[in-house]
Amino acid sequence: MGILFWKRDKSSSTENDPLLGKTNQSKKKWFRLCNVLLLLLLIIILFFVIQYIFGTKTEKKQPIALKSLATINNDYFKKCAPSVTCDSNSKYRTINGSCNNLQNPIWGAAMTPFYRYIDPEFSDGISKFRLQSDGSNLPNARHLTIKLFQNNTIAYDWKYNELLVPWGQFITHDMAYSAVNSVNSSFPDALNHCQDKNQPVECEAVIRLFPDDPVYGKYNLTILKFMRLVTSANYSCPLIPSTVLNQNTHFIDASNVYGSDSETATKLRLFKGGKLLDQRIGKESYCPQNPSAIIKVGNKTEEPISFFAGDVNVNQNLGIALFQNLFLRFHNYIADKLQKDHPTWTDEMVYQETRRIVAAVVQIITYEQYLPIILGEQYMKEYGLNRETNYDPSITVAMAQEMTSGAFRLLHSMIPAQFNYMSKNYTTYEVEKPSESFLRPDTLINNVDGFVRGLIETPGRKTRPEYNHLISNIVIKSALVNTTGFDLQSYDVQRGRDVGLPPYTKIRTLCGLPKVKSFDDLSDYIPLEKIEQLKSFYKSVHDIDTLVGMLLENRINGSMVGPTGSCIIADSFRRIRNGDRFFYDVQGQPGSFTSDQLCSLKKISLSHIICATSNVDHVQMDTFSLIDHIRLMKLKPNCTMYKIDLSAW
Ligand code: HEM
Ligand SMILES: [Ca+2]
Repeated sequence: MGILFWKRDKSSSTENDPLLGKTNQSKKKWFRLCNVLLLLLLIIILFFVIQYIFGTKTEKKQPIALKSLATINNDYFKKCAPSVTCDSNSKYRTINGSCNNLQNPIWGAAMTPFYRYIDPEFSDGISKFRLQSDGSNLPNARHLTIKLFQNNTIAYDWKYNELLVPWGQFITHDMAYSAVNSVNSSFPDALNHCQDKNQPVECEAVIRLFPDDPVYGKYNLTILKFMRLVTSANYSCPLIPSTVLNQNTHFIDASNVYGSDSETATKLRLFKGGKLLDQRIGKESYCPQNPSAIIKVGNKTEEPISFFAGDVNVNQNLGIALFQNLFLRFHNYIADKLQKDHPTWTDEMVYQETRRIVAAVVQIITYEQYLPIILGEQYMKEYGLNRETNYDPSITVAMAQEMTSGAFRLLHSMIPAQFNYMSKNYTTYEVEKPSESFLRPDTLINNVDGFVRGLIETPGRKTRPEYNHLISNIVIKSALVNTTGFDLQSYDVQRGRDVGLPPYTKIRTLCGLPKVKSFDDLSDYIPLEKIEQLKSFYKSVHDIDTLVGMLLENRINGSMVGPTGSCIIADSFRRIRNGDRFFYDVQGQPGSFTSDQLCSLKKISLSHIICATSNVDHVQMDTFSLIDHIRLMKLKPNCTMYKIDLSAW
């Protein structure tokens, strides 16, 4: 339209015609001004169109994507935080994560509180479970599993393999560990008295079972022995509201391999050649045996396979046990290489340099290979996760409570009902159910290669509201505990209440989704039939548990979880990256890698790790992709192709 103003008919030009007088002259000026303004407008529009097309518009959204209303319980820092002195020139991270942020040296360290996007909600303001808006109890968590999350069909994700599960759990155990007062295998005796008239206080949080429970009813079980988390009060630091401490370092620093405290780190080292301690079984190397795992059953002593590693949950299931073992082997592989290339380096130098490389590799795999699959391209872009690290010491760096007790658990729905062990010719020779190998990783011995092949070759489970029915209906029968039950989905809902997660509607608004006033307003992201069911469980839309709401959200923008879950996960990964002074690509720090070293590191993928630590001979380049080994063998290069080049060291 503006162009029209520029078109001037020369024959009717009025420029030098005195007869037309002043009015026409000023009209002409006005026209010119209009033209300039329109051109400016055009340029502005064009600028925004280009920004939109090339994605800078989404980056702009980043700071407003998530507004946090609260941070860490500051009383912790005022009353209980230890004072630390730092060596600002150190090239290496401390074991417990302190001294990363030099102004706030305990940010991100082990044994510090989780971050809070929103203040916790407890009915007494201190620690009691949140209540519904009419003062009644929240719906029974097991009841929600049975009624709201019942779907026994299996849906595979034919694009990705099962490796996504152990990797997700591996980095979880790097970033967080919230301890309960006792491990699952040895519940306190008090919990056997939850049916008594005068119940012990521990019974407050247990999940009551209905007599007609489809699984536990058959075993006459009356409760699931849920226990509350250890809080700062257990460490002589009583705080209001009650505050959970992360027992691992919050950073992705491979603390699950090395430990989050000096005592554990020392116990894990060989103190020779920079290596970690291992145990040899046959010709293979495994994590050392945990000496405290020896158990007495009657007069007999049993020594089940129970590994010792940097994270205490190493034995929880076969997948995590596998990755802990692969990374022990990877550390020793790199240490061997470095020591060979640098015979004069001391044990300490080799250990620290290897640790630095291993942490960088875990970060690279997480941000380059894993997160783009989980979150999809758009969230990666919006939260700046697809670019180089933008180190900012003002970021409070910590895992969020809403992440560890909420959003990241959405991926529990990917846990498969079975793990397959596969031979070299890709036939399954054994099947293990994660629900039956809980805390018993025995079958991993002499089966590492078979298990890796099985994980690479089996399609992953699609994320969805329901966890697989086996992991939601575990029956544990062991010599140590009377028969007892464990339902991961109910536990996750109950855990949200234990740590006082605010209700779903608050978290959703924080993530920029429209405010809701009634159940029906949820229909933008939650299917109608689920909304109807929610109405029967919750008194008000503002009572819905965060995890429940997030599980029911439709997946959008190529993410594997709904918009609220994606926002919490993406912001958490942004925070622990941009707030980490030692993140692998941060420059200008004493611990920064040289550009040649960075170049070598960036070439390392999970396939390199698998090839360096197992006898598997072919692995696809996109390690998490499901590749048909018969039709697409071309896409599975031989392991000799996956070289790790440390010549820059
Ligand atoms: C076979 C696979 C897995 C099993 C059997 C498993 C089981 C468990 C169990 C029993 C808990 C403690 C529940 C509680 O008492 O609160 C837990 C916590 C958790 N899980 Fe998983 N999980 C698996 C995989 C994953 C994956 C793939 C992810 C994420 C990608 C994940 C994320 C988490 C998180 C964030 C926590 C809380 C961590 C903490 O604060 O200590 N898990 N899981
Ligand atoms: Ca860590």
